[in-house]
Amino acid sequence: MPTPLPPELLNNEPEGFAWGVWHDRTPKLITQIKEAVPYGPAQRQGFDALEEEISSGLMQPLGDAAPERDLWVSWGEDYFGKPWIDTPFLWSESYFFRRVLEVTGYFAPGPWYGLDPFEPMKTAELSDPSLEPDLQALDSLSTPQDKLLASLWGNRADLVFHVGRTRGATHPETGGLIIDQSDQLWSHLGPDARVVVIADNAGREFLADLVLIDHLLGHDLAASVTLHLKPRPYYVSDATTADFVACLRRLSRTRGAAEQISARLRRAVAGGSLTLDTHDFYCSPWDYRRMPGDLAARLRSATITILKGDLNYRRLVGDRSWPATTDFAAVSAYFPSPVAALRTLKSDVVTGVDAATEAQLDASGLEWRTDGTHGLIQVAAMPGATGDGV
Ligand SMILES: O=P(O)(O)OC[C@@]1(O)O[C@H](CO)[C@@H](O)[C@@H]1O
Repeated sequence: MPTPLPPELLNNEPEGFAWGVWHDRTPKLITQIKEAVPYGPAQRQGFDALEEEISSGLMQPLGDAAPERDLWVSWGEDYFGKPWIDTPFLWSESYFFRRVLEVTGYFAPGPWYGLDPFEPMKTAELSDPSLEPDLQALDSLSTPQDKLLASLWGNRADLVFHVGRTRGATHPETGGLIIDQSDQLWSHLGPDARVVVIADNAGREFLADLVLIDHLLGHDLAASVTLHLKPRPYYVSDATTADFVACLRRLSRTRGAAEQISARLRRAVAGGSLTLDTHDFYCSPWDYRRMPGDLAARLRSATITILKGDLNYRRLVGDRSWPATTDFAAVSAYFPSPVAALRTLKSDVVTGVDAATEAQLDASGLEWRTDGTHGLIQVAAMPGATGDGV
């Protein structure tokens, strides 16, 4: 019996997480892009118009010449002409990032074609001197569980999360792993396992993911790993193929374990045990219940799919007002393969929390669902139905 779906999370709840994203983070992000990339007047005016549309106008469709305009028009027929604040959080944020690419000229033939507007921020993270000691510490990061946890907590470091925040403003010591089903994850791994990793952020998080992937391939925990990346820039720091290349380069610049991992991963790609994949659906505004059949077919052959990060979690369970005690395995049962979510909590949605833990966290006074100090490893091992298609 499928679990009935509660309402989608909208942007218009002043107490909700999305409210702060639109009122605080988004204007700061637009300013940050304008400062980081030397765009000309047309793009700057485009950003100003987008900011005004979001704060006080009505949601507009893509421009006439935009690729996939008709698709977005059909996807957004319930939302265009409404204030952004009255639309679903997941849908509107995805559309926002699509609009950012339109403003910058990412899709238009010409000098700005294909330029990642978030590249300066991603590069700054990889060039941050504080990364060097962390990469040197890989020499002593030995246990598989250490690497799994590094990949999980790496998700705390995404760049969207840092827009409008001071680094270090949270207190990790007051957070922790509220659900740990890592035993179930490990039990799916072995010499014959075909592992899919649906990546999240570039930078620190992705470096940690690559360390984990190297471990799986090198220790008979996976026969193959397929790394699913975003087809284009998205949610500021989401990893694309260019970011994969940049991260391998960054690893290779630190002597010791880091450069060895980089070399092994290059060999794995060359030899075919590590492959890259992508799909347009990853930049669509839908949760994974609307996954198209061709993507579902690719995932169905996985022994397990590891889903990284907060956004992938929202798309897995649905960006909906689930009670925190909702059964995670039941709501994820539709997914085409067994699935493991490695996620730092950075938005309102959470499932699978027992009632006592929820009460304790609520009583702590912390913004535990959204402040990035708490994490979870959840596994749903019931392969479910096929994708229905967008
Ligand atoms: O997927 P990620 O990188 O872990 O998180 C993405 C995220 O930071 O972006 C949104 C805010 O813009 C939130 O939903 C979520 O916290």
